[in-house]
Amino acid sequence: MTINYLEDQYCRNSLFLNEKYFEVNYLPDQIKHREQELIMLSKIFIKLIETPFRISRKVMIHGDVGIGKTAITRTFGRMLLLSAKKRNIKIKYVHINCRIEKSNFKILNQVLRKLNIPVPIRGFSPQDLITMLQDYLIKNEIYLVLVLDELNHIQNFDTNFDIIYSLTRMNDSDNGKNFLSLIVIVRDITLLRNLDESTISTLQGNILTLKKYTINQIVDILNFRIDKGLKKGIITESNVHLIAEKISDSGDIRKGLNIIRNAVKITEAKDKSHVSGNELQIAFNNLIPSLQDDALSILTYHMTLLLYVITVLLMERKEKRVIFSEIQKKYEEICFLYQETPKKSTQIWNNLQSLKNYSLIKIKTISKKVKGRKSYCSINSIPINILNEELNQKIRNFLSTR
Ligand SMILES: Nc1ncnc2c1ncn2[C@@H]1O[C@H](COP(=O)(O)OP(=O)(O)OP(=O)(O)O)[C@@H](O)[C@H]1O
Repeated sequence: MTINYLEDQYCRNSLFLNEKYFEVNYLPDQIKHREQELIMLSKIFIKLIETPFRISRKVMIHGDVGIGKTAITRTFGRMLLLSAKKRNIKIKYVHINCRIEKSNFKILNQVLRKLNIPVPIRGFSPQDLITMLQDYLIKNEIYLVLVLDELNHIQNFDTNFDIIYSLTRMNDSDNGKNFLSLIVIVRDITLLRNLDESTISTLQGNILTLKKYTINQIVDILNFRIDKGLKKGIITESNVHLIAEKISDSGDIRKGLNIIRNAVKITEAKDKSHVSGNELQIAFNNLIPSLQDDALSILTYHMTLLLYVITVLLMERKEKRVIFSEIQKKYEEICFLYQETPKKSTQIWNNLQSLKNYSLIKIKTISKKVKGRKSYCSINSIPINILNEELNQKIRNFLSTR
């Protein structure tokens, strides 16, 4: 019987106190070195608390990858909700990632879901969904602060439905009240050039530009996670400084977190007790582009299982690709092991397509006249063992919260 790699990993003695502190989706209670930006957001939105339903704000936040755009917005969302709750003001905060919900319809659908508004499956246009949203907010006297993160990933900017324009129009209701404020987050403003000019000028009213962190600030931010997530003495201060220097060009904190996590995993795999320059160098060389970009965090549980199964099969067989039927068989075995109902063939195939769309796997279909079509999956340019470890950890996280 095949080794149960999950159980094998589970029994190891970890150098982590809790690996969740290195997950990029983890939102620390303390956002360091972004006080000015948080003060600015508070100044822009204070009227929502002082004179509820009177105003609508549109804000654009932009800056390079991994420098805290999402983190400060979510943190500000927390503050806003706390202040609103204290004064019994009905404000809701909804954060949508447009890299995941790529179309106008999907974005609006997700907004409705997050507000627990029953969503029709099909037959409705984005404008219909906006009307539903508007009706709901007016009827329930709820103010919505909507964040569209990674806005430039919307696929159909150039169609005749401008989601930003339509959302901001929502405030033109008969009773003169406002029900929506919008925060959009982009890396690069020029990517928005397909938007309607008046929409761009609306958004440009309040622009918050995030600067890169200095080396000392990066050290500080990384140390905060290290204190929470690692046992004492696993990584030295000078090594943290080294990481900060290496990533200071981009200022991407996510990269720093990934390097630390990978270096610790490599150290664990070598049964060593602290990270040396050697492990750090390997971790640096192994930085996986897709993982840097946090592609794994958007996977559903079953997509994660599926990708994990592919890594296991590729590692077991030492082959470059694996056929669909074998993936399905192994996936069903793993589901059985974790008392999970496996998805049907069509859904498995759809999940594989999503993995392909996220650039995590490649799929090659070969048509053979006699035996029919065969599809092969491969994982290129990623150290599979590291990916396998990442997925393993994610599955354990899923299992522990079930
Ligand atoms: N000032 C900070 N204090 C603590 N953690 C931070 C800070 N800035 C960034 N981080 C952490 O770095 C990681 C990346 O940050 P975040 O996702 O906010 O970046 P981003 O600018 O939105 O990136 P992207 O453009 O890729 O969406 C997250 O784990 C976040 O918690």
